[in-house]
Amino acid sequence: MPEDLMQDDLSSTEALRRLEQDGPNALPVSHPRNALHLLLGVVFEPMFLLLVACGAIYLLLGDQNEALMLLGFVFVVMGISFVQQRRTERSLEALRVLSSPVAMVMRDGQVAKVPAATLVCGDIVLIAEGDRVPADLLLLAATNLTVDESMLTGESVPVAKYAAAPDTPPDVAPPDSPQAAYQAYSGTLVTQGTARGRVIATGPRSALGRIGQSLAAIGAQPTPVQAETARVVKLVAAAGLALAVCLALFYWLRLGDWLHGLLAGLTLAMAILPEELPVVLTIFLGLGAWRLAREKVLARSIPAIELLGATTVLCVDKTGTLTMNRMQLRALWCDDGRYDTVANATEALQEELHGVLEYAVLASHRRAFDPMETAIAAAGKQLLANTEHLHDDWTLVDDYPLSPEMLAMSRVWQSPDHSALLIAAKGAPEAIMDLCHLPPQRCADIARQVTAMANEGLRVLGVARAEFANPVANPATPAAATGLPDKQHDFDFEFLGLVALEDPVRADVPEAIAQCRRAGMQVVMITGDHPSTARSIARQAGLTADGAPITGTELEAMDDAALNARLADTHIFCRVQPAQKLRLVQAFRARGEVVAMTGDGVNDAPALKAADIGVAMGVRGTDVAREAAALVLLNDDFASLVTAVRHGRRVFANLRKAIAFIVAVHVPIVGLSFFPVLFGWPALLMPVHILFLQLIIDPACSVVFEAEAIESHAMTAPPRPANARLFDREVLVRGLVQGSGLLAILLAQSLALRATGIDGAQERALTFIALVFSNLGLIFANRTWSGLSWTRAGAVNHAYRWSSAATLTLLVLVLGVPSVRALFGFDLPPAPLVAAAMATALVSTLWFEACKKMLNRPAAHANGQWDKSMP
Ligand SMILES: Nc1ncnc2c1ncn2[C@@H]1O[C@H](COP(=O)(O)OP(=O)(O)OP(=O)(O)O)[C@@H](O)[C@H]1O
Ligand SMILES: [Cu+]
Repeated sequence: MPEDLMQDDLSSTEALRRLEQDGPNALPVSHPRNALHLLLGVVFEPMFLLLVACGAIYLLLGDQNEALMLLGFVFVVMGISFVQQRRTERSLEALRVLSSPVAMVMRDGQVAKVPAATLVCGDIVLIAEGDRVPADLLLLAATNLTVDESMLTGESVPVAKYAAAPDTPPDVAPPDSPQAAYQAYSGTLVTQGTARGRVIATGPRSALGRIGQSLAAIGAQPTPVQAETARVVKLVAAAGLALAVCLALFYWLRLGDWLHGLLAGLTLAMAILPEELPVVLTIFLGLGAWRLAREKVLARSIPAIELLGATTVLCVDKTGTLTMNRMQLRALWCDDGRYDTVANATEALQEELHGVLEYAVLASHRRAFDPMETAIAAAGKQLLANTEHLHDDWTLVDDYPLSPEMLAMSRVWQSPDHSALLIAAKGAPEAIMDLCHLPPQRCADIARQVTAMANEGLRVLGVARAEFANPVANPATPAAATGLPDKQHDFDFEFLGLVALEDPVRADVPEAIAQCRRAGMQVVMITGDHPSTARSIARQAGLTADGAPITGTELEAMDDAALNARLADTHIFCRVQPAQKLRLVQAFRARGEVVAMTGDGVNDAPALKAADIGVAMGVRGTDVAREAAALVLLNDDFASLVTAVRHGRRVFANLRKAIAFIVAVHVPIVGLSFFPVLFGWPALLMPVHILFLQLIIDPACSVVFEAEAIESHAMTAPPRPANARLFDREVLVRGLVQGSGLLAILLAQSLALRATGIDGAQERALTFIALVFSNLGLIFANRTWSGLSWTRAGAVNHAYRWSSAATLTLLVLVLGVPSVRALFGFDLPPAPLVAAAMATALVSTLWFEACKKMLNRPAAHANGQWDKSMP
């Protein structure tokens, strides 16, 4: 391949053509669950088993119509399971697409961010620390590149990679061959440095694809709440079964008819089985994730949505999360003067400060990645224009990257008219002073200046220069320079001055932090920056600034007990190394806090994994951070994190309302299938009614709660305890009290009707009508627990209108279509009695509202969702 071709990027039309020819750059995923799986899943559902048993008994009794109808419901159960699974799979798929890797690619002469799946052979891609390599690459340029290839080779020590010679053939070499040093393999992890490479293999043809391994994707593991629900369903089902057996025995012993007894027992079991719960739960969590995505928060793990509402501590980065990460040079300082880009904007930069800016630019990357370096380069271009201090013709010989131990970086240059190499360094002022071996007095002077600038919220960097006699002294082949020392300390640095950069606080951060404070959450800022800068930014953001900051060095010296004692009133951790974040997360968790932690770098991954809720940044964040996180903030903004917490609280509170509703609804269903048998009345509820209620009406109704807006006081109350249960006493009591009242009212209606000598089919229809209307009232009442529902202003819930309309339509169908009416065992009652049944429903709605007054003991659930009297 000729060299110019090696450097050329593709046009987007050519890329599209190749994509069609070669297929996407992705590994084939295992097939989604097939129909047989689905069928097997349904067959073991208890509701299905009950249906089949009932159907069999109807057949034995000779009621073929009933048996056929139940068979119809078998299809409904299967249909619901199917739709639900498809929906879950589709939403997971959507999340997968959103969280799928992206690549920086050169197309049409520009750098663009594209889904990694659309890469084709010949594309030129850029990779940097923290990225997963998106395809097999032949490296065209590499700076300090090291790659972790453990997933290919099992070897966990990162390997160094170098740019290939221009005429290297574009063939994929095996990872253990010598040529591998010039290639980066798909799926491996860049642990350091940056590089540019040409794609030489994609998808199944990559080294990773050939060994047939696929990257771990999001799994559909059950969430804690789902697990709890499954437990409750099982428990209730067992209890129901026991009760059903008792009822069947009772029937048999009293009436001697064991088949009808069995049928009554099965009907009761069906009534008790909380079939709606799992359906409702799936819908709530799935829609919760979808709503979060609309707020630009991607939930990579569904349990995180539940836990969010319980978050007590938010540990956030300063740069980019609280601030905009849009740096601007604000000031330059040296012993002989200071220049302020705002105050002195109309003046030229003083001669004394030219060197400071010149070397700050030289100490930065030419194609800067880091916003600080971009800002320095921009300032250089502006303030040093038409001077001899910009050196586009110099050649980079080597560089010394930043490390956690040495917060400074140096770049070694060869100038065409200078035989010695010139070294430019910039970094944290302490680090630069250290490199310059300055006398204590001078250090103190500089430190005073640093503090003064940092107190204005500026990030301050020191700048230094050094010379190094080039042992080769041949400017034509600078890369041949050898004999450079191993570490920056061995240069003879001369201190030049300071540059100060401004990174404004995001506009919505102060309000978001105030919200956190009202919601009883502690916000902790963790930064690699100087203490004074950190404190000043904290003040601007409205973070509690009292309580001294803890620095990384102090943290290192503290034992766990000492740290624990300081955690409650420390809001700022500064000059912290990413590796120390893990210790902070663990320390907070050991105090029983529920910790959300933001991070973006490779080194943040362990802390993100250890946090209750790891939060990665979608824009700045590396692939590694994203893979370790439970949430991804697609716009990097702290305010979205607070929004996510609000959603978490809303989802949990609404789930509890829905559960109380479901508990309440079950009481009359159970009672109406139980008492008539006991009293020797004709059956009021038959299996078909129960199925109709449980499979269609109640789930449709529960969705109303999902759409319910957050209660106004939910973000002014403290977080719920982390071990708070969804099914606690408050929810159960609320449901049972409301439901028992409803049952009593319905039984009373039945008694009254029987007194008029009405026929059984009409009585059944009227009971059903009253029950369905009462369900609508029950929902209406449970939308809020903290006051009368009709005083809940502005909460026009579309879902309520829709589900009411749908429910009423179904009711009209059941009553209106003669064949369906017959199947349901109904006779059309006279209109005045229908009106009476609706009045009964109104009475029960009043009862539900009255329950609130009774159950709302003062302060017992201050935040409308949480009963603090519970352990
Ligand atoms: N490109 C760079 N050149 C020189 N010094 C740097 C550079 N990047 C960072 N530093 C120095 O290292 C310090 C810590 O940087 P680090 O990247 O850990 O902070 P950060 O993560 O950007 O900040 P935050 O923790 O607030 O997000 C900076 O305050 C600065 O002094
Ligand atoms: Cu100058």
